[in-house]
Amino acid sequence: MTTNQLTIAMPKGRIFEEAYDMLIDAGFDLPKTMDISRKLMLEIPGENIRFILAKPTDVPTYVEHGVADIGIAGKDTLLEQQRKVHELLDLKISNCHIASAGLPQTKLDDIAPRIATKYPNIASAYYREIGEQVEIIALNGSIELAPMIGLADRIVDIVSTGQTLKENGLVEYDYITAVSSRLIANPASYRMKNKRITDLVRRLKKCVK
Ligand SMILES: Nc1ncnc2c1ncn2[C@@H]1O[C@H](COP(=O)(O)OP(=O)(O)OP(=O)(O)O)[C@@H](O)[C@H]1O
Ligand SMILES: O=P(O)(O)OC[C@H]1O[C@H](OP(=O)(O)OP(=O)(O)O)[C@H](O)[C@@H]1O
Repeated sequence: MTTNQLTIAMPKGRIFEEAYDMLIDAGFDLPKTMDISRKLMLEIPGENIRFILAKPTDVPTYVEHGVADIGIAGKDTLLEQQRKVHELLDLKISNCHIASAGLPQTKLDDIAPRIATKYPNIASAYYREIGEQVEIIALNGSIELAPMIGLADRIVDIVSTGQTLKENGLVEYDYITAVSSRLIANPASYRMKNKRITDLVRRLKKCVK
């Protein structure tokens, strides 16, 4: 590995496609099979760049620890994890928002209403801010099930098209915050590889729609 090589943590999953298209737009010569290959580390000849393909929620961990110089992560993940990384650019991809939702025409229980979420920190901060004392129930997925089966009064989750809420008979109550994917950097890498990183930001900035 050459010292000036940039390691980029790229999220697998739903951000991947839009992030890949943006990098191609910015002139990076990436292999067409990058998404279907099972390879988790990829060198890009000619660019002195190495990609690591990570689970989206792990991207800030790689960047904070400096094993990746930069990475792409959802603002939801960044707000939830509060890692020590620099946020360099809003890529304006994978746009969605975080909201509270529940069964229609239901009020929050008076005593410690239960909130199911994969974002315990964001949910706690939100309910603290609006002065509601709640019990947070942490789940890892299929959050919309929780009000349907009586596990929680509300969920705090991502809403994009609203289809998942609709198909499960839930309605949105509060819009909590907007979410899009961000380019993040390790603070030491940002200092040591500043020219390379600012050059990459400049190239990507031109492709933000
Ligand atoms: N329905 C959605 N529409 C648009 N963007 C979304 C949606 N759901 C999540 N996102 C954004 O995409 C990011 C990655 O989500 P994705 O579902 O690929 O990974 P994940 O949450 O780690 O799930 P998994 O456990 O399935 O890998 C989220 O952090 C968020 O910023
Ligand atoms: O408003 P929509 O366009 O319907 O998108 C919202 C859904 O997408 C995400 O779920 P995901 O597909 O990642 O599944 P999981 O979190 O339940 O595993 C999110 O947690 C919502 O359930």
